[in-house]
Amino acid sequence: MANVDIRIRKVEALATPDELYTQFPVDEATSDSIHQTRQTVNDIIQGRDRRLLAIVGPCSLHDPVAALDYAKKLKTLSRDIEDEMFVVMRTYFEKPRTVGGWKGLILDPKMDGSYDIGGGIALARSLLLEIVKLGLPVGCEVLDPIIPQYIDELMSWSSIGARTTESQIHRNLASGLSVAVGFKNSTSGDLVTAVNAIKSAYQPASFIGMDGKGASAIFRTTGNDCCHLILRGGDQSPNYYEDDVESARLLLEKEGLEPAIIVDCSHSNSRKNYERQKRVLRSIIDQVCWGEKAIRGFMLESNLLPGCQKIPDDLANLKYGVSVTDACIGWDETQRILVHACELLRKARLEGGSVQPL
Ligand SMILES: O=C[C@H](O)[C@H](O)COP(=O)(O)O
Ligand SMILES: C=C(OP(=O)(O)O)C(=O)O
Repeated sequence: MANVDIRIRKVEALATPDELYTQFPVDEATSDSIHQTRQTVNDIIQGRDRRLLAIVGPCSLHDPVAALDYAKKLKTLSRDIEDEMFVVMRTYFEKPRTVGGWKGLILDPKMDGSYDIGGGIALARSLLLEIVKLGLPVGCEVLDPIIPQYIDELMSWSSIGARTTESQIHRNLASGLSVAVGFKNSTSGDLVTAVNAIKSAYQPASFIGMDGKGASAIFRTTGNDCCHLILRGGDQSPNYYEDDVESARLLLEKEGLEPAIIVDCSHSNSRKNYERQKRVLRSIIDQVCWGEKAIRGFMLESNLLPGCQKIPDDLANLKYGVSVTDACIGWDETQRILVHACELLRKARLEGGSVQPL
């Protein structure tokens, strides 16, 4: 075996998905509630529920206490706006980096480069469980193809990021995920990769993975009919404007796909300036009020407090409730703009279904 694994420094044992299921089991009531919230998400994506899917939460979760604190506030708010929006908390544990940086709580829960993945995966599952037990559905980006085995059961929505939408591995994975999957347009702004991804994930696939007992296995999927497009803007410009949404809708329709679009208010749509997220949201709400039926929801990067912080060498200096990845809007702003957006939607509905453009 002299020529094997020459660049592998060490191989360590990791708990199997089944072991974590036993350690952090989902009770029947929670499981029923997840079944229900998944169905609601699917109904919105497929146009059977007219409400907007609001995927709202931190860019990444790094502090379970702050995450739960945030989740409780979001749950309360979600009840006040449920007539117009169905809220799913953004619970992102895996961060795809442009070059390098902290890769999220699952890979590096101690945020010190020690990569205690066993601890991270257990922490993510237990935190997700606490959040869903509040009755708040959660959505994650799926990056590593094995990780869904540990947490898929708890999610109500998921996304494939701009950097991985073109990857066959991720398209195959999406074809077998239990939830609706949003594919982001590429970082360059290209939509075709995401549209191809939706078509690809619709098909059944076969691939190699790891089963609940940790054994290599062949997975054969049914295909996923709840995939959709996420407009996140591109290197050159945002793509949330009316003409962009219309072009995206026409492209989906031309391909015979459900015209289901989620607009990401952050990333290149906000030109990475968190303060601009509210103008993206305002534009989306206007478009919906003017009758654009393809917009099925939006994503908002929001945290307890606004902005972001670098991970300090001494973690005792971490500020509570502030993002360690992309800058987010704070809770007060989140609450204000979501409540206002709902008021606008209600008003438009009262005035006759939808407001007509000038
Ligand atoms: O959403 C988070 C980031 O935009 C994404 O992970 C890329 O981050 P980076 O460009 O800072 O690496
Ligand atoms: C990484 C993300 O987005 P994107 O893939 O659009 O860059 C994200 O939403 O956290």
